[in-house]
Amino acid sequence: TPVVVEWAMYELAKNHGCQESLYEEIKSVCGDEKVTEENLPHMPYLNAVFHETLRKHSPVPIMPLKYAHKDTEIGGYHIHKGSQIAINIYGAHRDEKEWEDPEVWKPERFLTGKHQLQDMHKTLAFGLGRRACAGSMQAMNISCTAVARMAQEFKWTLKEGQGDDDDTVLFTTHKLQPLEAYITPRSTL
Ligand code: HEM
Repeated sequence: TPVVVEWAMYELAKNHGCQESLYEEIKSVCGDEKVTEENLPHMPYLNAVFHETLRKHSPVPIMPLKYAHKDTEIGGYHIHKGSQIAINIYGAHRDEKEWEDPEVWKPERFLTGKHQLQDMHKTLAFGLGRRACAGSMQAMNISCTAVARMAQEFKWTLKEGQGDDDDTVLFTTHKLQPLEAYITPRSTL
């Protein structure tokens, strides 16, 4: 969960247009009140920021291994009994056949009406089916509230030289270089 929050703040600090769209949504939904979980169902742009960050910076890049207990066929592929299968989430999320300009972080791609706000599986980030992430709702509530509060209080700008820094470390795609940004209280702008 902290991984997706850090990447979301990185992308918002890098993309000021998106950051302003989010800030406008926060203002129109919450006015002068602090964002709370109760506001989240009314914030489609924040939801799109969350899912687009999961797409481009999936915290779990490879699905935990699945074991075939019997011969089976999935999507035209024959899987022999005893095989272990690892799904490449990172690759699927950057597949040009599925996503226009996959390297570009663009929350608007989730605002086309094709996706339901409450759908937790707009991407493969939480897995699918019986073993899908049991904490996806909690992860979304915590991440979205944290991102919204940080965007509500401050305007974020990346520190010089941080602009093209997608490198990751460890299995859960932590940012290799921790996010460094200038934050300006919105109350002073
Ligand atoms: C953005 C944050 C998170 C991401 C991207 C994420 C992603 C995933 C993925 C990809 C799986 C494997 C799904 C599969 O094998 O098909 C998984 C499993 C799981 N996750 Fe998460 N997760 C997140 C946060 C959380 C949180 C906050 C909790 C607990 C509060 C949680 C609890 C679990 C559990 C219990 C499983 C195992 C489910 C099972 O095997 O039945 N996750 N998660």
